[in-house]
Amino acid sequence: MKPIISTPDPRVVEQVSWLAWRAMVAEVNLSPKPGLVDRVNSGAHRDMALTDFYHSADAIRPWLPRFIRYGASLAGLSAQEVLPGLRAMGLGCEADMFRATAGVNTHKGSIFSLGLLCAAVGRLRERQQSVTPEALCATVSAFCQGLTARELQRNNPKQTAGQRLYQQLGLTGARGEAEAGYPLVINLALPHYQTLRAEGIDPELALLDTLLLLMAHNGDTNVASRGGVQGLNWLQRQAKTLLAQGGIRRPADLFQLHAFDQRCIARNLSPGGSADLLIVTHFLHEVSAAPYLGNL
Ligand SMILES: CC(C)(COP(=O)(O)OP(=O)(O)OC[C@H]1O[C@@H](n2cnc3c(N)ncnc32)[C@H](O)[C@@H]1O)[C@@H](O)C(=O)NCCC(=O)NCCS
Ligand SMILES: Nc1ncnc2c1ncn2[C@@H]1O[C@H](COP(=O)(O)OP(=O)(O)OP(=O)(O)O)[C@@H](O)[C@H]1O
Repeated sequence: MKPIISTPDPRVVEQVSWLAWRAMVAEVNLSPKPGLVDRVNSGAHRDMALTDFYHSADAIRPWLPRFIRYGASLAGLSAQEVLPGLRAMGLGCEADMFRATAGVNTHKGSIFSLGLLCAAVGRLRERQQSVTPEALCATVSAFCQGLTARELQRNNPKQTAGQRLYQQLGLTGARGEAEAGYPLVINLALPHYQTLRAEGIDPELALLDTLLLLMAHNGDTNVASRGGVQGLNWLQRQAKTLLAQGGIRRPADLFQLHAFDQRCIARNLSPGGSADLLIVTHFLHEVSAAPYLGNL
C-alpha cells in the first residue's frame, strides 16, 4: 500500500459532496417516474411528497463530507475494517433524515449507497489512486465483503423488510448490490446513460430511459415488499416492454411513462431500489467527468 500523505483536499470534499447531494435532487426532480415521488405526483406513496425529499436531501448534506473524511482517515486500514464505523455514521445520518421528514423513509437506501461511495472517494484519494466509477465500486465491494452473509443469511428475530425478503425470495437488495460492487450500474446503467448522452439525447430523457433499464433488471426489494414476486415480475416485464418499444428518446415518449406511473399507482408499486441505483449512476457519471478529481 502507498503511504498516507495528506488529509483530503477540502475542495474535493466539498465538490464531491455537492455531486452526491445533487444526484439525490436530480433523481427526485426527474419526472414523470413510474410509482416514485417526483414533481408531478407522489407516485404510489401516501406518506411522502416532493418537499420531504428536499428536506431529507438537505438533512443528509452535512453528512456527505463526513463520510468522505472518514473513508480517508481509515485509508491505512484494511477495507473490511471501514464498515463498522461507517455504519454508526450511516445510522446517525438516517436519524437526521427521519427528523427532517417526521419519520418517513425518503432516502434510507440512498444514504447507504452514497455513504459507502463517499467513503470510497476518501479512501482512493488518500491512497493517491484514481477516483473512477470502477475503482469506487470495487472499493465499496471490498468494504462490504461478508455483509449479506452476516446480515441476511443468519436468523434475525427483529427483521427489516430486506432481511425478510431475503428469506422469502432470496433477494439481497441494497446490501447485495453494494457487496457485488454495483454490477447493474457498472455493467448496464452507467454505459447506457453515457451512450445516450454521447448520442445527444437530452440528459433528463436519458436518465428516465436508464431508470427503465434498471427497473427491468433489478431485484428491487421495495417492489417485492409491496407486490411480492408477482409485482416484481410485472414491473420488470412492463419496463422491458417499454424499452423494446424504443424507450424514452423524445418528449412524446413521456406519455408512456405517465401511463406506466398510473399503472404502478393502481398496483401500489414503487421502484425505490432502482431510484437509488439511478442516484448512484448519476453520481458516478458526474464523478467520472469531474476535472478536479484528475480523471480526465
Ligand atoms: C442496508 C440498509 C439499507 C437496510 O435496509 P433493509 O434491510 O430494509 O434493506 P433493503 O435491501 O430492503 O433496502 C433498503 C433500501 O435500499 C434500497 N434498495 C432496495 N433494493 C435495492 C437494490 N436491489 N439495489 C439497491 N438498493 C436497493 C431501497 O431504497 C430500500 O428502501 C441500511 O438501512 C443499513 O443497514 N443501514 C445501516 C447503516 C449502514 O450500514 N450504513 C453504511 C453506509 S453509510
Ligand atoms: N423518488 C423516490 N420516490 C420514492 N422512493 C425513493 C425515491 N428515491 C429513492 N427512493 C428510495 O425508496 C425508499 C422508500 O421506499 P418505500 O417508501 O417503499 O419504503 P418503506 O417506507 O420502507 O416502505 P413502505 O412505504 O412500503 O412502508 C427509500 O429508502 C429511498 O432510498
